Amino acid sequence: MFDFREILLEYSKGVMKLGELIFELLSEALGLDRNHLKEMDCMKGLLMLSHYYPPCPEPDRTFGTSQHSDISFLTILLQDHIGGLQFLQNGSWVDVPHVPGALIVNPGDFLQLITNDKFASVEHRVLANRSQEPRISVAAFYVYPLPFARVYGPIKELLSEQNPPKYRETTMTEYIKFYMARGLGEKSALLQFKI
Ligand SMILES: O=C(O)CCC(=O)C(=O)O
Ligand SMILES: [Fe+2]
Repeated sequence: MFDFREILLEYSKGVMKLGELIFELLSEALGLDRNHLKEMDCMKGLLMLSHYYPPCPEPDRTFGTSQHSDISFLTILLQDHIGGLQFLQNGSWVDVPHVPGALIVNPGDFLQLITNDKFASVEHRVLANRSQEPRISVAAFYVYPLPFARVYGPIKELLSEQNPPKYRETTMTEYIKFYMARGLGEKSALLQFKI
C-alpha cells in the first residue's frame, strides 16, 4: 500500500531543496546577493496542489485548465506521461513534452513584478484529456497563504533611469484577491498593476 501523505511529504522536501537552489541562482542571475530573493520571503510559503484530469468524452469542447499565468513567485510542476500542458510563445501554443523524471519550473506573476519583467511569467493551459487514462499533475507554488501584508514592488537594485519601475507596489493579499475575483483569463492580472 502507498502512503500518499508520506510520498507527498518526501516530495515536498525535495521541492523545497530545489526551490532554494533556484532562488539562489535567480538572485545571482539578477546580479544580486544569492540570498536576496530568499530574504524577500519568496520562499516563505509553499502551496502544493494536485490536479486530476479524468478522460474527457468531448475534449474539443473544453479545457483541462484554461489559459492563465500563476500568481506565485515560482511554480515547480510534476506532470505525468499523458501530456496536454502547453505554454504560449509569440502567440502560438507549444506542447510541453513529458520527460520522465523532469520537473517544469515556471516563473510566476510575482517574480515578474519584483524583477520588473526580467523574468516573465509564462502563460499556460492544459488541454482536455483525450487519452483513456486520467492525467495527474502536482504543482508546488511558492506563494504565501493569505493574509500576507508584506509590500512588494520592483526590486530597487534593479531600477535605474533607463529601467524605471513598471509596476506599482502591492501585497500578495491584494493581488490574490484581484486574481481570484477576476478568474482565469487571457490577459495577465499583472496588467492591472502596471504603472
Ligand atoms: O496540470 C498542469 O499541468 C498545470 C496546472 C496549472 O497550470 C496550475 O495548477 O496552475
Ligand atoms: Fe498554472
